[in-house]
Amino acid sequence: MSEQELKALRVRIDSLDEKILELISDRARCAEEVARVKTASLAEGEKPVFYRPEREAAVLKRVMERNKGPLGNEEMARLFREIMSSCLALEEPLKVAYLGPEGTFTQAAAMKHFGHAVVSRPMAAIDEVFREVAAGAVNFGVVPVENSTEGAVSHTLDSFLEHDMVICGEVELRIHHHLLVGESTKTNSITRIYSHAQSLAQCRKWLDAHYPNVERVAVSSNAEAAKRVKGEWNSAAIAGDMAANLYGLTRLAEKIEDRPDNSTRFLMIGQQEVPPTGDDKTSIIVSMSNKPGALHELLVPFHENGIDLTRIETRPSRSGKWTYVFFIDFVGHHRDPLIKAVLEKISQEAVALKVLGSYPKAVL
Ligand SMILES: C=C(O[C@@H]1C=C(C(=O)O)C=C[C@H]1O)C(=O)O
Repeated sequence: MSEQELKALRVRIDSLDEKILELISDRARCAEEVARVKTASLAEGEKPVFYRPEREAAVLKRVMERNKGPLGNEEMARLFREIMSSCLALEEPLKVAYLGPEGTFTQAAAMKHFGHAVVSRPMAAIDEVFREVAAGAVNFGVVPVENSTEGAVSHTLDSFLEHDMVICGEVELRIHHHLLVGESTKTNSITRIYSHAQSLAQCRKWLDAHYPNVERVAVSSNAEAAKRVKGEWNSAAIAGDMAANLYGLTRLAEKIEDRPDNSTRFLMIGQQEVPPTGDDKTSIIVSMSNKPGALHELLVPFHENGIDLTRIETRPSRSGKWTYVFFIDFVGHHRDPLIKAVLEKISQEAVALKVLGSYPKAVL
């Protein structure tokens, strides 16, 4: 009886799959048409813009709003994320540079945001991601900007001071770290643990409790740490799932981050401004003159207009000793009339103000 039932269900699934296949192909043909229409309506010398982050955010939100289960909203949106990624690749395969090597959380963030149908290029340092985008060698770059346990990624903030870049998206990733060993590791003779400095810091309490006397060696990335461990009998690495799988390492201990909600926020950087979606964030850099009350003056217009600040970070300005710049994120788009007025007010008081970009709030 149950054999019969199973058979019938499989016939039904096969027929549904055929329909899904047809529908996805229809959708892909629409994307090809979009490319044709966009290309046909160009003025001379103008380049077509195929990737539209504001439209993608709207598509994903619509999917989540209409989803009635049994699949969860995030799961359903993830599937549509991949369909869109493949459709866009028919128009134009996006090239994306990320902080590498392969297997980093930044690569996972890039895939979460753009889907898998992109050409992704690992870079050795954050600054190189910025330079690759500035040189036009890739369409977008992905860099980490802040971690919920360890705070700002200062290399990224400093790179914004040196390059003219537009932020066109954000994505958040839950970060789970594992203690990883290779086949030849003698697990009771570990004398060295490799990881990125940020990850060592995110697991500090766990390391103090379990490996108090073991040397902690900071390397350029978690993936690099995983790579090193492969042939060493006395070392371990702290890294995530992607690196563990890529380098075939064993998890000696799982989820060793000190805070269970440990998350990192990543930014997509490019050269394309993103129009408003109605649910956006804006990032700016402001430098104020070094006088009492400067920060207060800067914050008052936000407060008076009820604008929600989501982050404020201070960095040395690099143009004078003990002078600072403020990195500020807030809710809204720089083209909204209210935000426009606030930015005008601030620029009257500021030494310099630069809008780094307005972009849709992370959907996934
Ligand atoms: C189809 C378009 O181009 C791209 C593909 C999209 C999709 O597959 O839904 C959405 C936005 C763009 O990145 C479009 O502009 O609508």
